[in-house]
Amino acid sequence: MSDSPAPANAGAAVIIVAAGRGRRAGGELPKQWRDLGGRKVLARTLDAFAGLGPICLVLHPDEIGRYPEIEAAADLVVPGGAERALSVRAGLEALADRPPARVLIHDAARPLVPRGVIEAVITALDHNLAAAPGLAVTDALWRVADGAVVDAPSREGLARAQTPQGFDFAAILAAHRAHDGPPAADDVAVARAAGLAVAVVAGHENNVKITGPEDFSRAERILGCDMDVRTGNGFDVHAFEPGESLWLCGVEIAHDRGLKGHSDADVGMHALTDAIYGAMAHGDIGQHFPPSDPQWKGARSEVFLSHAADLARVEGFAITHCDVTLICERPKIGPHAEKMRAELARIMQIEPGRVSVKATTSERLGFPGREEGIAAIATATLVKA
Ligand SMILES: Nc1ccn([C@@H]2O[C@H](COP(=O)(O)OP(=O)(O)OP(=O)(O)O)[C@@H](O)[C@H]2O)c(=O)n1
Ligand SMILES: C[C@](O)(CO)[C@H](O)COP(=O)(O)O
Repeated sequence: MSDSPAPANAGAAVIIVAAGRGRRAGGELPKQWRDLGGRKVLARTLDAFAGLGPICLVLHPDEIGRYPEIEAAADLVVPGGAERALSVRAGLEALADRPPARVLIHDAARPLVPRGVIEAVITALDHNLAAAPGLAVTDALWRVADGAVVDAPSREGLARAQTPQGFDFAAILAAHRAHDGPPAADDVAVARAAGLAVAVVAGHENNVKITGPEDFSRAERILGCDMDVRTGNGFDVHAFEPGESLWLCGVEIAHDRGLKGHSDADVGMHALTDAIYGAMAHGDIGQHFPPSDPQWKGARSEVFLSHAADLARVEGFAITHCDVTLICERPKIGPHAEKMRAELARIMQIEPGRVSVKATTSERLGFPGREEGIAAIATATLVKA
């Protein structure tokens, strides 16, 4: 075991434990896989540690490989154990071959940990072998039995424990290997059992641990404080021309006419693409793919929509909902709507449940009513949290 702290600025690996079953939170999926403000809890937790050092993600053995897009944010994925402490141990052992100087151990269930808390723990490790965030207890404490208060213990000197808990790697690995008592609630308990002093840094009220069902709405409220919600709209029209089929929302439909356009003239996908650009205030489709440029002649509109969706991701936005309305007398859209939703969702890499496609006629009025062309309007909601 080291007897002095790792040198200042030495690298810190991160272990994120996500192998629990989340029984108290309930729900169809363990809490780390559930949606929180449009992104999975675990994706948010991994984001909070991005760029700090190699990330070792500890998952339930049955869940490894189930969400590759989330695992991609980790450098190492290892199977966890039946208790939190065993999952932490699995992560530590996986790092032991090429040991980092320091390690931060964090609950996947604390997705909103502020960067300042993580940095305070790292800084404290410059002068300590172990450091962890804590919060003062501000309410009075009671001991309760049979529904009645039987004692009022002092809250003097008490703190509420949070993660990430940071350690000299060799010290916490040795402490976990030596621990043989009942499973410890956290790594501070393991460290203390091995005689390590643990410095306390300021935790944060936003660093909630999602534990019960009500914690999801609590976390959503916190997210709402600094959530950037954008709505964009798009409108497009394409005229009919002679043909045997047309493209609408990524689906080719046999029809007695086609749609005229520089690209494949997918009017629904164009309106949606413009709605996404609009939400980001990034101009419109013509600005990104000028019709004067011959390379886009006959292009599949999928290229435009995936460009807009990629741009949203790069800027940190999740596309949380979009709604496309096609305005035409014919063809009938209803029989194709489900396939259109699935296709748009695939291209934008979001869940089909977040995509709506519907249609209306214009009561035989105006150019859609005279069957001179098809119009489409779309709305997209983007959220950055
Ligand atoms: N065998 C376990 C148990 C817990 N954890 C992780 O430890 C963190 C804190 O644990 P807790 O909030 O108690 O999560 P669960 O064990 O999933 O919840 P519950 O006790 O309600 O089932 C969570 O990120 C959880 O995924 C783990 O990796 N392996
Ligand atoms: C590690 C921990 O998050 C510190 O607050 C907590 O002890 C783990 O969760 P549990 O609810 O005690 O299992």
